[in-house]
Amino acid sequence: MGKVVELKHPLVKHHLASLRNKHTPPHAFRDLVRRLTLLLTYEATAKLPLQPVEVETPIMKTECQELGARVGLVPILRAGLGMSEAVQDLIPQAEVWHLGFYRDEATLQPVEYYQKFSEHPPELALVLDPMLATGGSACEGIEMVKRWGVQHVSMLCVIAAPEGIEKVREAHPDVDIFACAIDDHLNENAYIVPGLGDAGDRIFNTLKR
Ligand SMILES: O=P(O)(O)OC[C@H]1O[C@H](OP(=O)(O)OP(=O)(O)O)[C@H](O)[C@@H]1O
Ligand SMILES: O=c1cc[nH]c(=O)[nH]1
Ligand SMILES: [Mg+2]
Repeated sequence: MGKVVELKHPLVKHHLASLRNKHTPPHAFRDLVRRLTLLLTYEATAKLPLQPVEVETPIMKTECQELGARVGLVPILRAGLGMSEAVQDLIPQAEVWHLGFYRDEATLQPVEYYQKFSEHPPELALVLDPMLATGGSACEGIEMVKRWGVQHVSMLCVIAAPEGIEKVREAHPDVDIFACAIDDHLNENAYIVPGLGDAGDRIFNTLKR
């Protein structure tokens, strides 16, 4: 069974407080998503496989270690884009493969509108989406990543609802889920409570006025 990890680090809690604040403007919101993603990535990549590599320092040759698997990042558009550059900062060689979904407001079902996968799937994929609400988008995204041929999938989100976690665990029991916070519940519009509102709109400054 995959694990569910909620980050407990004080810096995560500190940045989440500003992220949730409705007065935080988009440029600050983006910075906060970025900082939280760095902390999330540190945790989610703790078990990445390594392979030996010989390196010549100015003093002598020495045995070091480097990542031993191809890592793919799969941001779920749009909001997942707010996370992918931060992960790339820590794993510069990671491949980035995009998946476009929006959640239909009436049915709450994910609607796919973009997919960019190659013929050669990476061994390991990190699916990125700041919000795991009903879990519909995550389940569909993970399903597509697995069908593509990826063996190991982890889901990274900033805020997860218990309902979404349960849905992902039922459909994909092998997948590890990492979240900066697991919130209380979903409201009648399937928004996370207390949450932060619509992550995509806050990242891209497209809130309805
Ligand atoms: O768990 P679910 O109930 O499927 O909801 C979560 C999805 O909803 C949001 O995307 P949205 O549809 O708002 O698209 P956007 O990223 O373009 O704003 C969010 O970024 C997730 O992809
Ligand atoms: O709370 C939520 C739920 C879905 N999508 C969001 O961006 N926020
Ligand atoms: Mg949105």
